[in-house]
Amino acid sequence: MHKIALEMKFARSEYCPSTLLPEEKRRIVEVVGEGDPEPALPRIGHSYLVPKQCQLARYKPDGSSVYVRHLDRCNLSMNEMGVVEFLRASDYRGRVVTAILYLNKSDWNSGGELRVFDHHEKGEERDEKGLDIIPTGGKLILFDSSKVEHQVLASYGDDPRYALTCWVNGILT
Ligand SMILES: O=C(O)CCC(=O)C(=O)O
Ligand SMILES: [Fe+2]
Repeated sequence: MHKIALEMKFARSEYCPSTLLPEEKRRIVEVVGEGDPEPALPRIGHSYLVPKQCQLARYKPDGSSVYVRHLDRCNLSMNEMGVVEFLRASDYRGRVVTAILYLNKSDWNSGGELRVFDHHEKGEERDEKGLDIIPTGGKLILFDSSKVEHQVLASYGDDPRYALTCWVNGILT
């Protein structure tokens, strides 16, 4: 298990998540950490951009809201996608780290698991089993946006499932 921390360069008062920040204010100055081996991403000693915006998602608890298996970062080339789709996906190309904070009850037990799959290189066998993570309120999940395929399973019960997601973009150093 790796321990990492992201340290902000700018003063807290300057940070307003609801506005679009100029690039220099979005810079996270340092990634510090410990562990052996060093995590592939985020890399210790490198700087990243904090997100321009977050996504608050609400999934209906009637079993109808799911998110199919996907990667958050689009790795396909223009040839593979076609020009139109390639341009449409430009926002997704810079994503480096996905951070999800669940805003559900702390004793959430109503499905809606995040299923994460082991990374596989092209041509290697895909992980079809995955690992299910219960979206308990207060839980923070961080993963490599370009490598970790994931999906959201259906949830059931009285309360909707809430997830706040931020994507950290692009290596600066
Ligand atoms: O809500 C979750 O657990 C994951 C959502 C997700 O995969 C996404 O918004 O890209
Ligand atoms: Fe995702």
